[in-house]
Amino acid sequence: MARITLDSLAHSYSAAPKGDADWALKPMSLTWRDGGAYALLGSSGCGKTTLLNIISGLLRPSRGRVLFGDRDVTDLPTTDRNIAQVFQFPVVYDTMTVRQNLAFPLKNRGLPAAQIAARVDAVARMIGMVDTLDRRARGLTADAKQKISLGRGMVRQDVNAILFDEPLTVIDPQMKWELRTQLKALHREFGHTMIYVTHDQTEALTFADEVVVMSEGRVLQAGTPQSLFDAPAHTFVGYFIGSPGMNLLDAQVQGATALVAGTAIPLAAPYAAPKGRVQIGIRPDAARPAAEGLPFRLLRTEDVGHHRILRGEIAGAPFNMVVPEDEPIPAGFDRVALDPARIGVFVDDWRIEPAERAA
Ligand SMILES: Nc1ncnc2c1ncn2[C@@H]1O[C@H](COP(=O)(O)OP(=O)(O)OP(=O)(O)O)[C@@H](O)[C@H]1O
Repeated sequence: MARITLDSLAHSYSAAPKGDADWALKPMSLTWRDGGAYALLGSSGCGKTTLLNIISGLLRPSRGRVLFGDRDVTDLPTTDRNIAQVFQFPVVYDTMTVRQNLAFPLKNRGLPAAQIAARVDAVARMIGMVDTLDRRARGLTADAKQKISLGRGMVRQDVNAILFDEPLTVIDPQMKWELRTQLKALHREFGHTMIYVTHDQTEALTFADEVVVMSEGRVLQAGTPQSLFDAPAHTFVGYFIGSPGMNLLDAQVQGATALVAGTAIPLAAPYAAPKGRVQIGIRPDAARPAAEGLPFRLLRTEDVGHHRILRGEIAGAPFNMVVPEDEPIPAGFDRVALDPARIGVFVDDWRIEPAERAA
């Protein structure tokens, strides 16, 4: 296993990149600790696969370096990087049994038979395939085959890292939850450095200790699921993480007050007069129907079990609230109060700190 460092990495598929748009990856530097579980999260086309291919060695970055531990591997081919990969679709040998499939990477490394048997048993247990070990892969469901791929990815203990590229795409929705939980357990038990690419926030947030949120080739924020939720660094992160995402309202901020469509909202701390497009951001669970506050127009209520989502508008912008099911909602309410402690201030989409903290 290894610590992975991405040092001033950037990539363009064009031989002579001109503008920003020609860079599939804009300059980024990240360090991933040995044994950590990381997710690369972002919508289609944001550069996740490009980054994964640079780490695995399928692609040489236009700029920057990749280090495994202290070793510069930027020019090493995939085969010399000692990594395991699990792809979107199962890669299994149909004519082999499940046991033979799982044992394959270990046999290739010439491990003693007893060691292989013990390791295959441990992995089969973790992926819940002990009873099917002697069945041929042919004829198994896509779910089962992908479980074999996951198992194969994890069977070797000596890899520098395991890379997962949207590994649950073919998995039945019910089984997804089970496999996600298993992957987390596998990480805890085996302690590999794992990098998991997905566009699904639930997968990223449940799997990873740290999530790297990407948009348009840029890393917007890397942090724990909690920090992305509590203090998104960018409006995209606020909106992308959470369901529904963070509410964003255009505002003027003066000291410890935000003015939204003519209504003054108290903030928890003063801000130094920000310049640019100023927005306040607040999570749907930090706003409540109230007698005083911002004028709100309710459009519809969705009952989703243990809470309700009130969908509406403030000053023409969409605004959602999440209210626990046991909390009464006043009939005909038309105002919303915001928890000052949970309001973030964003300038040109980036979060800014209050003046006293920034000083
Ligand atoms: N071989 C290539 N040649 C030219 N452009 C490419 C190539 N591969 C990807 N791109 C471009 O690079 C950008 C990032 O693509 P990438 O596949 O890394 O994104 P992604 O986040 O993995 O998306 P998806 O989830 O759809 O795979 C996109 O604009 C894409 O069109």
